[in-house]
Amino acid sequence: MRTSWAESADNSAIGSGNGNSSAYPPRGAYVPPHLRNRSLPSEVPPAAASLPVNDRVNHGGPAPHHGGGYFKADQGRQQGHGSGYQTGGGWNVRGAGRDRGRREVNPFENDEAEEQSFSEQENTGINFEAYDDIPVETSGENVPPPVNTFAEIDLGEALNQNIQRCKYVKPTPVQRYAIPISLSGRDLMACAQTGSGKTAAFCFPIISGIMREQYVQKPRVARTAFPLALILSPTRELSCQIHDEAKKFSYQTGVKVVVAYGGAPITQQLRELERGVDILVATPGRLVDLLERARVSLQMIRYLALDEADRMLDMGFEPQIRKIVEQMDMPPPGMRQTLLFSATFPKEIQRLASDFLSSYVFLAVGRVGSSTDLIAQRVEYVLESDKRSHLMDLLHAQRENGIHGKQGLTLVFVETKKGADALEHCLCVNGFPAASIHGDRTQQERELALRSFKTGNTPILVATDVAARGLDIPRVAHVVNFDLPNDIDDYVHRIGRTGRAGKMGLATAFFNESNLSLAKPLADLMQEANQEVPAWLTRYAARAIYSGGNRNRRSGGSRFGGRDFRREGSFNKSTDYFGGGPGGVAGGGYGNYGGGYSQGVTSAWD
Ligand SMILES: Nc1ncnc2c1ncn2[C@@H]1O[C@H](COP(=O)(O)OP(=O)(O)OP(=O)(O)O)[C@@H](O)[C@H]1O
Repeated sequence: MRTSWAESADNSAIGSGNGNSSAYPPRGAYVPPHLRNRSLPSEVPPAAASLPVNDRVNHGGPAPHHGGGYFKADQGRQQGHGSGYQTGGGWNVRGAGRDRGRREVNPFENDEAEEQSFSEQENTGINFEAYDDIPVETSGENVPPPVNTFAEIDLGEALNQNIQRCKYVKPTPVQRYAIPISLSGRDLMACAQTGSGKTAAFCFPIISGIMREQYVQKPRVARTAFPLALILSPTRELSCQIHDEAKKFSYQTGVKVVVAYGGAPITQQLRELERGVDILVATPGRLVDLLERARVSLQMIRYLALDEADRMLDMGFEPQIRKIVEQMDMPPPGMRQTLLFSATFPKEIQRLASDFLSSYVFLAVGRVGSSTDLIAQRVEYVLESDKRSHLMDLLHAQRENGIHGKQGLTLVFVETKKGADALEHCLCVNGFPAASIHGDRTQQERELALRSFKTGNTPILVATDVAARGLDIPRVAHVVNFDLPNDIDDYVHRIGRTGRAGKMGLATAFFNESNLSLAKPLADLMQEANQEVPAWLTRYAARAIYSGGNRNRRSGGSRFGGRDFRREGSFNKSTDYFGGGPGGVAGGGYGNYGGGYSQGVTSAWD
């Protein structure tokens, strides 16, 4: 039963006196607010620490074609771009037998079982009407017009069927704009809010484009794979998730998707690559390894997509990305199509990214870099020493009332790996079944924790920023920022783990004096998202400005809508982007981005 964890929390609190003649629970045991200062009943269930262990995770330790033909003939649209390399239309369900006769596993099989198991508690309906009034901005030359329905775009029969299997009835706003732009062959830098369907927005055009290739002559080099598309993401879990999604979208299209990421045995991944690959989804570290072993060549790449592109180009990853994109055998911009996606796009990162792009379209959907209105944001003043008991009070109240009336999953963000371990332990001994995920865990432990969380076995996940970006876990109802991040964009991505795909979510942040630098951007962000800003936070925000404590820069400058940096008057004056000029990097300069990686340091995420 999915509610058992919360019940056990209650029971354990009462039961913490079991076997103890004292009327008071042992020191450190959690007591819910309504039971504090009360004698405990004599008949008590087993203590939290002796809960069955199965309630916990035990951590022992050449530019593509696209000249036309993508839109159905009756649309009569003019697509201005994409001369050259035209394949002449016509659909090609590729490569029967490419995978040496292996039967393709139906990637939709698990979905139905999963949906059924949660249907009693959750309305899984998607409310994309929530996005109807969303502001959209595009810039660049000859931007292709958006579509309103999937039917308007000729993505190919097999892909259309998969869209139906995914139960996508209509495109989300980012998909309405990004798909036609990508299908017309243009490079794209797209900013759209968390949970708004960016994965499909870059996968559909790539799969559709590869399906259109009638015949691609790949070089024959023994044991070297020649993917046509490369999708890079910053974390292993996100790469796996993109791989799972892309496999659904490409089911029975003949397009072969393979994933390669660190921490997992490379032999299995090599075997998969040898069987053939069209789309390679990878984390940068493992990809560099494969390139250096000459087991992958990027010579045939027609599509390059960077998910969480701002993270991929920050100080932690940039050297690796430059190596992959500029120093290996990948075709240069203009000879490949490059698609960059994120919910946040600081100007200095936009500037870096422009090195990888050719005549690109900038797309901003929603108040980008902002949170969605679907997330109710609360911020509470909590002293460092009170954080644990305050969190347990919240979790306890959640058991009583649910979140928006439902029992959901809770994701708790902390700043350090040690902090994650300690908090997980504390929650577990107090009867709140929790798992944790961070960079010091083995990959197996990371995957186990995530699975246990997704299935509701351990409905609380304590995480570092390794889980902040991209992860799509539909039943996350509450995100708690136990420790606030130093960077407001990290906050945006963290709270974006809830309130996805049109559903409501709740985000609670614990704020105290150590978060002063976040006061102003947090207050601004909440105001933008029509959230109630507590008076005390406004005062802290004013104090932060006065004392120069606000080192946070905002995505896109003075307003929350992501803004094409090419439109700023200071375009081409690099000092404006690196020097912390007005509206640019506020005080912190470029080195302030990305949570303190220093140049050349490999991110621990991969
Ligand atoms: N057209 C659609 N109709 C219904 N559901 C959709 C549609 N497109 C995407 N979704 C669903 O919306 C959810 C969020 O999508 P996705 O993970 O791509 O968001 P995202 O914008 O990449 O978020 P993030 O910024 O956090 O990475 C997924 O569960 C996805 O299956």
